[in-house]
Amino acid sequence: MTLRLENLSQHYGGLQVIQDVSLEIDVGDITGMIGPNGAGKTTLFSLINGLQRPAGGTVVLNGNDITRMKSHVRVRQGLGWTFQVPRPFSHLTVFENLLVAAREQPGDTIWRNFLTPGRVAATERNIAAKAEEILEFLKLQHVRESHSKVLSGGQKKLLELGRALMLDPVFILLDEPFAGVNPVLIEEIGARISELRDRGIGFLIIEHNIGALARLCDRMVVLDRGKIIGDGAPSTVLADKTVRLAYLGESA
Ligand SMILES: Nc1ncnc2c1ncn2[C@@H]1O[C@H](COP(=O)(O)OP(=O)(O)OP(=O)(O)O)[C@@H](O)[C@H]1O
Repeated sequence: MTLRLENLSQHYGGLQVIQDVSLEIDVGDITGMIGPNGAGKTTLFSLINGLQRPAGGTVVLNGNDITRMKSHVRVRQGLGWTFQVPRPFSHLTVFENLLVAAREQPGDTIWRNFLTPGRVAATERNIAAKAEEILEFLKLQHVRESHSKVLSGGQKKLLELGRALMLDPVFILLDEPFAGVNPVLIEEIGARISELRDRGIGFLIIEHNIGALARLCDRMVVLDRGKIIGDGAPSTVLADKTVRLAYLGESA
């Protein structure tokens, strides 16, 4: 199963932020994406999850051209994502945030709810059971009834991952899962991501914490000024002169 980006481009007014990017990734892997601030990483994510339409090029997931699909339709194709700045509902508890994640999908018809209340009750029970499972998997049971606004940075990132998992994704885009997270929780989040990969869920991860990302990912891609300038095993990519020059600011 693959995600294929073909000649993608995007601009904001006159600013060309993604320039003819072509990339094929195995959606069963953990692929890391690094690049200097403003390189276009978040923009590339928005083109994959449908929050933006590209100026040119196509996005193909498992053979389906999803370039023009709305975001919620992409969710049904197995795509999940989290944001750089976590967006939980701060007035809801951790558990409620998980429940809501399963229900906030636009495009679901409400008519069926009126017609088959028994089925709705069963669905609600399934959602609650899934939320309990995810709480346990992410080791968040002890904050189950806490409002999400009191969580630490790392716990918020875990909750965001949990909210994505509620929608049964096969491939998840993570935007800076380690930003503002203490080192102990970074290891914990990394361990959860690895375990999910072993269960068959792949990831594309943007991250500035290169050390933590390199330990986690199978492959690393480097974006610089809207172009891919490095791609391969993390150790090879990080030793590459062009990458070191562009990203790490080293002289050649
Ligand atoms: N909505 C927007 N309108 C105009 N310019 C934008 C918009 N979003 C991003 N940009 C600009 O596009 C460029 C790429 O931004 P993007 O957020 O994709 O980079 P990034 O690699 O994710 O950066 P960072 O690592 O800092 O998050 C930057 O120069 C940014 O200022």
